[in-house]
Amino acid sequence: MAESPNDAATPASIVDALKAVAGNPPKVRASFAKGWCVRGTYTPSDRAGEVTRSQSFTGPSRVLARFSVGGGNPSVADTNNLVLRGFSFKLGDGDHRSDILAESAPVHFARTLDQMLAFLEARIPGPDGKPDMAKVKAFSAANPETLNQANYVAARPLPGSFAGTTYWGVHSFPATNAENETRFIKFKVVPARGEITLTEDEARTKPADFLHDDLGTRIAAGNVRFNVMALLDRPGDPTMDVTMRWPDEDHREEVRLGTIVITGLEPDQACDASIFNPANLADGIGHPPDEIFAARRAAYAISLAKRR
Ligand code: HEM
Repeated sequence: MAESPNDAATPASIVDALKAVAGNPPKVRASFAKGWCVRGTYTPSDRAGEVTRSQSFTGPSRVLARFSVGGGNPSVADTNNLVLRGFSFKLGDGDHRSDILAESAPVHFARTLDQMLAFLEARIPGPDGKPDMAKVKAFSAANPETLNQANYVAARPLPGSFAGTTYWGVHSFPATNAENETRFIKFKVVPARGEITLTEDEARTKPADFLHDDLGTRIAAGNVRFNVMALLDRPGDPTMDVTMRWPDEDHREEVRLGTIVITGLEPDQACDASIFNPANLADGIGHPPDEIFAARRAAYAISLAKRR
């Protein structure tokens, strides 16, 4: 962790560290570098307005989205079960557009920006191309909450399809409905046809880029569909700590805001020309109050500038 104010983490130092951990590959995203751009539609449920007055969620719209594999290495194998899957989407129209970025774990790997920088710095490879495992171990021992995300991923089988993976927005988002009532929600994006996973034996037979072909096949068959859920808060939930789930989170009351159907693949350029920016949220969904979220707006813009 930062030892003095002079080495306090900034969005720029985090982006540099994300790149360094991956060996500084040029012209790609600092995180979730490998991915595929798609298009689709969003249809609201008739209950969305109970949770939010955001017209991004209460009205139908087209969707631009990107499925991705975690980390800054654009050549990571889809059979790597230590990295996350990502799903980012833009929905809404006109002045009511929102970007939601979600990943296949319900928690982040750091509670503060300084901790995030230290986590990444401990993993920057040395001259032999490998991180110093003693350093990683020592950091983990002193910061046990930074293992929550990796432990969650390691306890689950390998995702067998982007279309069969559950994704979380991780932060606690303040949602305001038409009655002007505000409460915290968490976004959970659930595949309508259930989870698709692979055993270790099945994974061994798959090529490194199998998720792309799988996605194309499933889109052609018309069954790539997700329910966008809002998990509802209870008094006392830890809304400032992104390394923790809410108590009993898997059994929370939840409201289906709407459904996304992915209808086609798009050229990379349609997603690469700009960013999915977590700060783009139309009135009705506010910015999460934690310090990790606050850093994200700048970090994504810095990453975009670096990959141009
Ligand atoms: C805490 C929950 C987080 C989630 C769910 C999340 C999710 C994602 C996803 C899905 C992408 C891929 C975007 C795309 O497909 O274009 C992404 C990219 C990225 N993330 Fe995050 N992220 C999180 C936290 C952070 C934090 C704290 C930082 C840095 C402070 C960060 C930095 C980045 C950067 C630099 C990119 C590449 C942006 C670009 O070049 O367009 N992320 N993130």
